[in-house]
Amino acid sequence: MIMVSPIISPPSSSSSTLHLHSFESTFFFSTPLLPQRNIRFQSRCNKFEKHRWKDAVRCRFISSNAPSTSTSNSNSMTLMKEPHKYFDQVFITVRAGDGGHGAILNAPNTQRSPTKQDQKKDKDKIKKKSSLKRDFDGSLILPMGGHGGDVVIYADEGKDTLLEFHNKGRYNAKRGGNVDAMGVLSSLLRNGITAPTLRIPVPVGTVVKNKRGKTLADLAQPGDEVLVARGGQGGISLLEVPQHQKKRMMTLTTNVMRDESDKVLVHGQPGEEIKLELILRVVADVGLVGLPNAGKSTLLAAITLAKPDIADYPFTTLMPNLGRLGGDPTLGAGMYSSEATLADLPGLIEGAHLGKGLGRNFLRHLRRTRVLVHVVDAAAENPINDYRTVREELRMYNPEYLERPYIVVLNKIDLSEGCAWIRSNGILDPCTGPYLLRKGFLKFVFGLGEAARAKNRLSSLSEEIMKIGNNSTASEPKPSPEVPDESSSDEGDLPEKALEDYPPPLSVVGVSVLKGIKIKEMLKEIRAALRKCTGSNEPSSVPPPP
Ligand SMILES: Nc1nc2c(ncn2[C@@H]2O[C@H](COP(=O)(O)OP(=O)(O)OP(=O)(O)O)[C@@H](O)[C@H]2O)c(=O)[nH]1
Repeated sequence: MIMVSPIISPPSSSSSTLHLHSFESTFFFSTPLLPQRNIRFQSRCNKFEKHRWKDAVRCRFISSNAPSTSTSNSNSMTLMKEPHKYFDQVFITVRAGDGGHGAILNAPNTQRSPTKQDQKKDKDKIKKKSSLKRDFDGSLILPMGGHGGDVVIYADEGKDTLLEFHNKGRYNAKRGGNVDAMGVLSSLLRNGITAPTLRIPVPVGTVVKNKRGKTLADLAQPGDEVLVARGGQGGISLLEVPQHQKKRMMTLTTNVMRDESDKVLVHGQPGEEIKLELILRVVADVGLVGLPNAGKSTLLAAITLAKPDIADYPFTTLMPNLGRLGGDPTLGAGMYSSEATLADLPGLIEGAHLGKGLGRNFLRHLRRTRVLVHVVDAAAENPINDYRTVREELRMYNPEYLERPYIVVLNKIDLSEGCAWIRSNGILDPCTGPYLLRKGFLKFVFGLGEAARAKNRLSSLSEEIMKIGNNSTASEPKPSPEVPDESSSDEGDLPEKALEDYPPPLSVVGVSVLKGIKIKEMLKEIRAALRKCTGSNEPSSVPPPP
């Protein structure tokens, strides 16, 4: 714990973003000096008054990991709201380098001089002149300014998010080198140095758009790249010769300066500047969708090595987590071909297609998936309603999502099957169980009844879910998802088909991903769905975007 006595700068200060968390005591701020750590800045003053900003206040810093002493205060107020940083969408400006400048050069004097000494000098000069670079037709080639650096954006597997672009939104390539001339044309003159290309790495799956929303590139594969801004051309060099020599020199080169206005040709061209929108769409074979808290992250952690945040509150997941599904051992040597990538998307809520709960940002990540796994909390009050809500959101955002093969996972059956009741009552505990059994025999019997009822509930849930779908459309699952133009859904092109008109799920499985109940069955269904959507036994990689 560090004791400091800083002068608190007012909230308008540009150097720091400051949140007043509580009226009474806690302030949050982030400062460029300590960018990696959230520092909770706790003042001892009990009341916050505007004029006090000018005063020195004794404060203490505590690490953000340390338990807060005053977080319970509900009377909190945010003085300056930090803008939400979308990890998957950002605007940047890139500028290619300007071209380097050429030079205005004096031609070597080739006129005969009267003295012998001067004649010798002239010979040397002519020799030098003859070593000047010449074109195939014998005309002189004069040095040029260096080309400005281009800007290229490329897909790099090492990058996960676009967050870093929020810290740096402008990228400038270097300018080309000038012709390093002291004024006299000589064979030593070289072109200006060409500036290196500025290469900006972005995560695989990034879509690059220009300011008007036109897609410039979809960097779906590692190493894909796009030239977004061209560097400026270098300026040319001009020969400045006395009037009487002009005619003769013009036979040697076209770059003879005619008048003052020619000087602009010496300047390098400016590099292109462009404002770009970068949008990340995760590249995954399977997308996990569902309401918040349905257990999507737990599912991902159960079947892959991914370690997503799991907590008992909605919106634990704020950015898609990716996990790699191992190969199916039953395929023998071909098991690796059945590997797939799973994306756990943040929970969707009603109105997600309109952007509620950042829904549109999350929904866009489904574009590249081939199979959807719809996770439903079977222990919820109305799982069918929850299921319909998410399906409806998918339909409103992009009806094509509903055409994709999908399976429904009814999660938390450990709760819905009444096990929770039995466990929570200690019946299975070897010490307390017998006592409780004797004491609460009736209660136990009631619990078994509950379990049986819940089991029935599961099968009736499955039936109901299967009914929400038109089997005639399900016979031919689409082999690969088309990636429609984002604008089609953005324009609110609402479909007329109802949920019932879209295919039903390929299967409905009841599982408890937390307790590991029926995980194998679920994996089998996911793999079967992957196979089905490619029409082969070996699920291929993600289809290339159009
Ligand atoms: N009893 C039980 N609890 C579960 C099961 N699966 C998940 N949970 C719990 O449900 C809560 C939410 O789980 P998450 O995996 O974070 O849910 P999520 O759908 O990813 O939630 P968001 O991140 O908000 O979208 C956690 O407390 C889990 O422990 C299950 O099978 N049984």
